[in-house]
Amino acid sequence: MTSTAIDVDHLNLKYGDFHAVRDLSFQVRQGEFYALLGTNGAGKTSTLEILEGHRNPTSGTVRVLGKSPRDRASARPEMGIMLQESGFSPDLTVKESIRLIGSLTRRTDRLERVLGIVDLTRKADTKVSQLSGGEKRRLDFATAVYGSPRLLFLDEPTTGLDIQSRDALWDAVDNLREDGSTIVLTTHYLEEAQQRADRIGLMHRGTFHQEGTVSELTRTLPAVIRFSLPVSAPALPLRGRREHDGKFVVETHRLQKDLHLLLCWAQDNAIELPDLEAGPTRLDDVFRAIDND
Ligand SMILES: Nc1ncnc2c1ncn2[C@@H]1O[C@H](COP(=O)(O)OP(=O)(O)OP(=O)(O)O)[C@@H](O)[C@H]1O
Repeated sequence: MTSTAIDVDHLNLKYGDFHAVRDLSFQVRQGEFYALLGTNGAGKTSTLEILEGHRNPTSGTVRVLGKSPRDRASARPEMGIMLQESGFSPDLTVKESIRLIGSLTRRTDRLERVLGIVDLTRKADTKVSQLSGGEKRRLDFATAVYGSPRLLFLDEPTTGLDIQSRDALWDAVDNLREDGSTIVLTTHYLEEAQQRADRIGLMHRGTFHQEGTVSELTRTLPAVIRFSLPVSAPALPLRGRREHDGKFVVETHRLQKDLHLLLCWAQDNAIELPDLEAGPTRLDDVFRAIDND
């Protein structure tokens, strides 16, 4: 068995004259949680569509679990795919739709188990047309987890889901990971990727702007300390700037040291910092640093 789940080598995709994916190469290891992130129009969905076997590349090679994704008969049963929008027929019930997933993917599972994972047991006999937006999204997730596939593609999986549904979705993903499944996620909710991804491929204009672990991506940017200060406060021991909401912001590459300095200063001057926040650089800041010219 290969230890590489996905191997993308010099991938290019053109829509007519428009070069949507440019010379993209990357690998995803088996069992890895890989997040393909990027700016709008960066080429994430186009890349996913090629990996899922829905689209042919213009050039380059793609292997998924050691196979060509275009070889649908052998590749499809091992891939769980949650698209941005599914094509469930509005006239089918939830139960009928989930059964259909079984025949389309040629995986087997128990209906009750899948209904339980996506919390649609009470809606089993409801027609798809009568589901709410979040319930439809949970039914989409059923297509990905049905039969516990070795590889899961999740395209914006939590859009429109309430917090309980999001937690339940990530619990189900965690269970699959514990069993060794590989996860490929695209999302614009960067904190979800920051919390979970082993590695991130950050796309911009058809190619990687950066690739690496969260700490590799955020390493060059400063951490941030935020707090409010009473106007009467004595001079700060740190260089900072006041923001429009009145908060002070300190950017630092020495988070622990500067935080210690600030807390000692507050203690010595009997100053309360009730809304103090301190944390490492967030992926949001990495995105903001992308040159959009
Ligand atoms: N069928 C198509 N024909 C022509 N151009 C297309 C087609 N599909 C996508 N594109 C263009 O290719 C580029 C990449 O699109 P893609 O959907 O892959 O981006 P994305 O990274 O998923 O973006 P988003 O975050 O906005 O969903 C975009 O500029 C888009 O306009």
